Amino acid sequence: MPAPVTGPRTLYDKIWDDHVVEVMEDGLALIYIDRHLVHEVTSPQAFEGLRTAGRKVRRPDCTLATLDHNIPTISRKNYKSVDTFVAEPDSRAQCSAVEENVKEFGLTYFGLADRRQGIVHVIGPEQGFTLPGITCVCGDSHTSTHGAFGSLAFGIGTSEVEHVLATQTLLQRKGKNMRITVDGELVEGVNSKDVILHIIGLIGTAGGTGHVIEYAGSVFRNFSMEARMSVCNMSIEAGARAGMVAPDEVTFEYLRNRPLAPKGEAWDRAEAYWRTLKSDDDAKFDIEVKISAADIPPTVTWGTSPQDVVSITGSVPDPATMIDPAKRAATERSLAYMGLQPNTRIEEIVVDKVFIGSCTNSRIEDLRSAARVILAAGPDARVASNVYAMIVPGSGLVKQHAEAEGLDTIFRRAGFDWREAGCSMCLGMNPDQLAPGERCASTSNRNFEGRQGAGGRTHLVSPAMAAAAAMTGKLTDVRKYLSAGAEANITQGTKLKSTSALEFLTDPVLPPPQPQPLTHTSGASSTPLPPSSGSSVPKFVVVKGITAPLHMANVDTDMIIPKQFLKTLKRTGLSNGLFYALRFDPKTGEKTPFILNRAPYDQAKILVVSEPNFGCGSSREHAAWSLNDFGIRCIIAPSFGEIFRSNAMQNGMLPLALSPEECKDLAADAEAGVQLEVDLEKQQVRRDNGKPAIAFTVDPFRRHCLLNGLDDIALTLQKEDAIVVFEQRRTAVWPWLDGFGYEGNRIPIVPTKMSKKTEW
Ligand SMILES: CC(C)[C@H](C(=O)O)[C@@H](O)C(=O)O
Ligand code: SF4
Repeated sequence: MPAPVTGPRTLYDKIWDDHVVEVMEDGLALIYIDRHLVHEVTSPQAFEGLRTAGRKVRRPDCTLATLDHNIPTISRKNYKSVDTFVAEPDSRAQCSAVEENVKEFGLTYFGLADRRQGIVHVIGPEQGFTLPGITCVCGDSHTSTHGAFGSLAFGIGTSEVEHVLATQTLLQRKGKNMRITVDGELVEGVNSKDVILHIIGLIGTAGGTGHVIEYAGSVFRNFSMEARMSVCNMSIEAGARAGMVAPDEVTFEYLRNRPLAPKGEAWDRAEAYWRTLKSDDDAKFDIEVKISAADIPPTVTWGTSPQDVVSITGSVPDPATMIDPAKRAATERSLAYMGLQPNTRIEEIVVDKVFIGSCTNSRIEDLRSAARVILAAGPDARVASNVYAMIVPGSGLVKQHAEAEGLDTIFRRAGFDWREAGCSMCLGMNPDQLAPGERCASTSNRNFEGRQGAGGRTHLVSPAMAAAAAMTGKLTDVRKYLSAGAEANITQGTKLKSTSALEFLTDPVLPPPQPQPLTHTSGASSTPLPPSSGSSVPKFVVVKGITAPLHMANVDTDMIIPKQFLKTLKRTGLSNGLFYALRFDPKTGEKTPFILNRAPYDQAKILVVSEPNFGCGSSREHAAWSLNDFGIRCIIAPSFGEIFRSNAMQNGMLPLALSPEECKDLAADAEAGVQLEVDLEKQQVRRDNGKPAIAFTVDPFRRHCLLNGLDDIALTLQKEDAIVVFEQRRTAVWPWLDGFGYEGNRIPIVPTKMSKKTEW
C-alpha cells in the first residue's frame, strides 16, 4: 500500500484523505462520493442494473439529473413533453428513460420544462450543487470542470454510475500530483480557452495521464470562476481525469447565496473548512510544469486531436519536416481529414459554421466575450454570408441571464441563431451537426474525426475568436477587433446591463420527491434489458487467439464507437458500431480494408496497439462494450485513457499496459499472423512463434476480480458498516453536504440491500 502522505500535502491529497471510507491491503481505496450528476446517455443501463438487482439509490439528496446530450435546441415555446418534443426515436427513448428513472428512484430532476435544465457541467456549479472540497462524479468525462471549485471531480463509466447510485462510493486508486503554474500577464486577446489549448499543446493529450492537475499561479488566481471552469473542463483532453484550482475569495463570492450552497451558520462553517483547502507550501508534486503567460498566443487547433494547436498567426504544419515517422503519418492523416494543405496560413482557413456553446464555453462570461467582439466590429457587423453561426447557452438560466443583459439582441442582430440549452453541436447527438466536409470554428473541447458530424472538420477556439471567425468567415486573430477604434464602438454601441446571476436563481429548493413504483411506458420497457453488471461479469483467466495489430496513437473513444451508437438502452449489440468510421465506407456502406475487417483479424480476441493513449477522451462505456461484443477481450497498448481502462475492467476485459518497445514488437508479430496467449493467472503474454514470454503485473485487487468474475457493487455492499460510519462522520464534520439544498431538507438515508458475502 502506498504510504499515506504524512508531511506537507497537496490540495488533492487533502480532499482524497477526507473521503477515504476504507483502504484495502494493496492501496486501493473505497472513497465516498458527495455529488452525483446524471444525464440521459450514460445512466439508463445503470438504473436498469439497480432495478434488476432490486437496489435503491442510496443518496437521492446528493444526486441531480437532467437532459442535455440528445435534446433538440429549437424553441420550447410549445413544449409539452419529451414524447412530443424529441423527434428522433432513440434519443426520445433515452430521455424518457431518465424521466421514468427519476420518478421511480425519487431523484431531483431539471427537465426540459424547467429553466434550470442545461448541460450537467453548467447547472451543477450554477446551482451551488458543486462545492469546494467535495468529490463529484458524473458519467461524463468533462466532470473535471467542477474541479474549478477546489473539488475532486472526475468522469466515470456507466458501471461506475450504477456503483455510485447503489453505494455512494467508488473503488479508486489514488493518482499522482501534477502542478501547472502559469504566471505573468496574458497578452491582449488571450483568455482561458487559449491558456488551456496552449497547455494541451505543450504536454500532449497523454501528458496528464495518471495525474490530478492542480492549476496554480497568478493567471488562474486572477481568473473568474467561469474561466477556471473552462480550464478544468479540458483537463481530460490533457489526459488527466481531474483538474483543480484551490478555492479562494473568487470561489466563495461566486457560491454565496446560490440555491444549493450552505447558508447562515452552515456557510460560515463551510467557508472556514474551504479556506484550509490549498496545497501546503512544501507539498510534493510528481510533475511540475511552469509556463510564462506572455508566451501564450490566441490559439486554435488545426488537426484532429486537441494537442494539434497553433497560434492564430501561424501556419498549418508540414509533415515533410517531421523526423518521427509515427508523427509524420498522424499529421498526414489529420491534414487529409481536415482538408488542409501544409503551410497554409491559419487566417486563410475559411469556415462554414461557427458554434458557440458546450460545457467549455457556454456560460454568461463566454457569451459576453463573444458579444463584445461583435460590438467592437461596429453597429453594422454581420455574420459573413458564407457562415451559419449558432449560440447555444449552457443552461436555461444562462439564456435568461444573457437575454436580460441584451446579449441575444446583439447576437440576433448580427445574424447568429440563438438557441435553447443543451450539448448541441459539441457532439451532434441531436440534429445540430456538421455536414460531411463542413468546417467549423467551435468553442467546444474535442476536434476528433466526425465529432460534430460524420466528415465534419472542427477548429477549437475561444468564444471571442469564434465570434471573430463568424464575422470574417475565416479563422481570425481576435486582436483585430481590440483596437482603440473598436473600443469606441463598444462604448458607443448598445449599452449592456451587467446583471447578477442571483437574480435568476430564484426557484425554490425542494427535497427530492418520494420514489414511485412505475409501470413502464417508454422504450425502456419495450426493449427488455439484459441483466445488469450485477453478477454477470465474465471471468478473465487465459485468453488465447487471433491478435490484431493497430498502429495508431491517441485512439479516442469517439473513434472506437461514434456518437450515433450511444443512444442505446442496452449494453450489448454494439459490435457493428466498433470503429465504425474506419470499418465502413461513408458513401457506400461497404466494408473497408481496415484491419478488423480482414480475415483472420475479423475474428480477433486480442488487439495490440503499437502507439500510446488508447481509449482517451469520452467516458462512454460503449467503447468497452463494442470491443467486447466484437470478441476482443484483451487490449495491449503502451498506455490507456484512464476512464476507458476502468470501464474495460468493469466488463471483465483486460487492458494491459506494456512498454512501447514490447507493444511495437507484439504488433509486428501480430502483423505476421502470430497468435498471443494472455495468461492473467501467471501474468504472462506468450506467443506461438517461440519468442520469450513477456511478464506483466496487474493491480492485485483488479486481477482477483477479473480472475473470479467479481463485480464491484457486490463487493462494496459488504462494506456497509464502514460506509455508515463514514456518513456519520460526514454529517458531524461537513453537515452542509447532507440534504438537498442542505437546509431543513434532511431526508432519511435509504438502507442499502446487503448481498451475500463475497471475497475481496
Ligand atoms: C456522452 C458522454 C459519455 C461523453 C463524455 O463522457 O464525454 C460526452 O459528453 C462527450 O463529450 O463525448
Ligand atoms: S463535451 Fe460536449 S457533449 Fe460532452 S458534456 Fe460537454 S457539451 Fe456535452
